[in-house]
Amino acid sequence: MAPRALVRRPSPRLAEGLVTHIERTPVDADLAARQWQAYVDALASTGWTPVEVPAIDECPDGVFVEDTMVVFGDLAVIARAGATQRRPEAEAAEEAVRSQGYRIARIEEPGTLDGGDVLKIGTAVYVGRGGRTNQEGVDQLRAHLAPLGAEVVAVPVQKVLHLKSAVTALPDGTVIGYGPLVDDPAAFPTFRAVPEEAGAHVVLLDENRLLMAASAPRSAELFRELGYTPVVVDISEFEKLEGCVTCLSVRLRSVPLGD
Ligand SMILES: NC(=O)NCCC[C@H](N)C(=O)O
Repeated sequence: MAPRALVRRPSPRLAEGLVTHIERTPVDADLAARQWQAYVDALASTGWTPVEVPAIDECPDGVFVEDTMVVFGDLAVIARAGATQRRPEAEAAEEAVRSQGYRIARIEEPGTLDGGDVLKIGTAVYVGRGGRTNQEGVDQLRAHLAPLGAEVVAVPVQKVLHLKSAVTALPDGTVIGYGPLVDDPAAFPTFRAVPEEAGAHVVLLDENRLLMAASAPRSAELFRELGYTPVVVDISEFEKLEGCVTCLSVRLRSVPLGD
């Protein structure tokens, strides 16, 4: 079966989305809608079947659907958002992933966890603790994923919103990040610095192609030199709300590969 990707159309209230570590700047909702469509088209044109979670117009951050869950093997662990105003986003996302055939588990109170804090590299699952995800959330995720062979490792996140705002990984497992924003590069077995903040964010489309933001051209060049093919999308309006390429979808792969 072709891999699928859950996506969620932006709310008309997108501009009211949360900002924590950056200054708020005006968001162009029409441009955001076009950028979102181009993002979905990029997934579709690289072999992914987009599956839309029904939009949640009353939640400005609903488009950042990655935060609603962690998928590992045949299990979807539904998150309990660290920001209370984002908690209503989970319900329809759970329905959508269930209807794709996944088993469901949930992070329960007092645990909090955002999907953006979870970086999977094979069976290693790094979880950023400190911002939106607490220790209880990490422990619950560990309990859910351990039977599937995952090793859950907590790593500190203080400088940015989510772990995956700071680091993601290349198909060979190399962790990439923008040095000034990574709390502890030594937390990972390998670490390679990229020259731009947005260069730290890649979605693995397959073993060769990396979906990444147009705002990181020098990092794209670095990835080309390493033999990868960047697929570039402009997500400027989502970046104004601390979003990045990973957070706009939940990738449903038949075999856990990474993010
Ligand atoms: N996984 C992600 O990087 N999500 C981005 C969420 C941005 C949203 N404005 C928030 O603060 O929750």
